[in-house]
Amino acid sequence: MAGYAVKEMFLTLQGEGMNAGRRALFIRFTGCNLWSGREADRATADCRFCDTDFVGFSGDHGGRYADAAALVERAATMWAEGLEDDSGRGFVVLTGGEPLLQVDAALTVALAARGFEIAVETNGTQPRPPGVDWLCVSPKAGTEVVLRAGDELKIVWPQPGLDYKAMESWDFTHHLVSPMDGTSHADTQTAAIRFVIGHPRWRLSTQTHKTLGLR
Ligand SMILES: C[S@@+](CC[C@H](N)C(=O)[O-])C[C@H]1O[C@@H](n2cnc3c(N)ncnc32)[C@H](O)[C@@H]1O
Ligand SMILES: Nc1nc2[nH]cc(C(=O)O)c2c(=O)[nH]1
Ligand code: SF4
Ligand SMILES: [Mg+2]
Repeated sequence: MAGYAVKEMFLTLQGEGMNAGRRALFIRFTGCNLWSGREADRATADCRFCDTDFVGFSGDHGGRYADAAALVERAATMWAEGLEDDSGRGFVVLTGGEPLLQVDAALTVALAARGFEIAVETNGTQPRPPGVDWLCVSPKAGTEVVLRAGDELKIVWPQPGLDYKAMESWDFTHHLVSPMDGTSHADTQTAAIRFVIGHPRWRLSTQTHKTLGLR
């Protein structure tokens, strides 16, 4: 279907990764290729630990945007809210769901023309569209990752069957380990810290928005 299916849009601080702490406008796209988003399907999905509702259009500013111009218009308006210094560029994070099922050159060109720096959070199973400034790939065990180069590789830990050793030869600038949220978060934090202690090329990345009470 034409246009872009968006679950929600919100202004917050990037909570994760090397850009953590930056003012960021999030666009969360509807849908993912590794899980339907229905709880009934979680146990049999290719990705079973997702912390996100990406189904439908029900969130703030969710909906079907007819074209890139309409989506970027909304993004620019939202970015301007509360801005006291407009001398810098906007920073947009495209996530989901799986954003690379929908993000295309029309959208990145339109965002760049409005001055946005473009970051993407992806599971790495889809090709990279042109015009992305910052690529974060978060591989899921048992899936075919085609995006083996980028800015940050962020593994959710622990993930049985994830071949992180092979990933160390991929072409990423930063290697991050993020404790899996869900039941027994204390245990996954401990496991992630232990992983970093044993593997110095990896760095701990926590979901700071959750502890700060941000979206
Ligand atoms: C909801 S996903 C959307 C983008 C894309 N589908 C992906 O998986 O990278 C955004 C980020 O949250 C991470 N994530 C999802 N569920 C998580 C969980 N339970 N604990 C920690 N990180 C999680 C993903 O690995 C990814 O880095
Ligand atoms: N604040 C905040 N930072 C984030 N970084 C990655 C997120 C995501 O869900 O992709 C996310 C999110 O949902 N909120
Ligand atoms: S790939 Fe990303 S959006 Fe899809 S189910 Fe997994 S964590 Fe959620
Ligand atoms: Mg999130």
